Amino acid sequence: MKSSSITIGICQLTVTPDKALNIRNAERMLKGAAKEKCQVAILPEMFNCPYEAELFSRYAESYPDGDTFTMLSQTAAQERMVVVGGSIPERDERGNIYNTCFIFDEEGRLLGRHRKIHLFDVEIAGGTVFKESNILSAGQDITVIKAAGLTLGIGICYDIRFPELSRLMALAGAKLLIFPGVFGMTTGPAHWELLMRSRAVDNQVFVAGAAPANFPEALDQVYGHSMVVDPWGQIISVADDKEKLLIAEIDLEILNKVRRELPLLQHRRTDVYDLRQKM
Ligand SMILES: NC(=O)CC(=O)C(=O)O
Repeated sequence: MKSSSITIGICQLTVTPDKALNIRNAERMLKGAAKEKCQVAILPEMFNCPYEAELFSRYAESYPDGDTFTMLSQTAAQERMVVVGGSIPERDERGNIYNTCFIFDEEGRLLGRHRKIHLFDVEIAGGTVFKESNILSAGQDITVIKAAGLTLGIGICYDIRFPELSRLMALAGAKLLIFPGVFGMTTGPAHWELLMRSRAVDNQVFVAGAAPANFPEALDQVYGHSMVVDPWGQIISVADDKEKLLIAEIDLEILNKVRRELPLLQHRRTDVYDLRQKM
């Protein structure tokens, strides 16, 4: 492997109503990623809990107590690998619940935490109806962290639809944007790939989307299709909707080449973008 590159693994796993089973399943797949020599392993959104708003409270944990945190931290330390813990319902000291990604370093220490900023409140005729804000509180912070020799930007699912967030993470130095997400069968086929590739091309960064696997008996069918996109917008690795460990190489030489040849970020006209000038 080149010195400019790292290997990442996305654990596209099945999420069931059994929390203990989900945690064991996540641990098994993280260990699989370590065997494949991944330096960073990524889990999907709500990997310990079915993606149903009314269940979030029952499955929630308060950091640092809880079986999910313990497994994430111990596995990161045992395998000496960065673990991007998808997301779980997190309860804070005031009882608010967030959709939160916890990230652990190779020693099992908490590196960072991203609380989903944009809550998924939609009503699509004949399709998805969801109101996260009935249960969840929104995060207030942008999450950019250094891990495994790389700067990572973390968003959760619906956060990918807001280009401003990805742009700010890229301007803060993120070279790989990671989005754990659960897209369903309404928006998944229409938008999942489009959004991953758009954010990659907009910002000339790698983008990794980590989704749960589908299974035929699930009440709500999910789209799956975890993928990794390079800064040119090419899909370098993609799953179907089955359980899978998806491996990809993140080579910063590719990012540097794209930015050298097509210096998009340098060509921004921030002097023109300020609407107040024209009002
Ligand atoms: N689940 C989400 O947060 C977002 C989603 O499914 C979509 O944007 O579509």
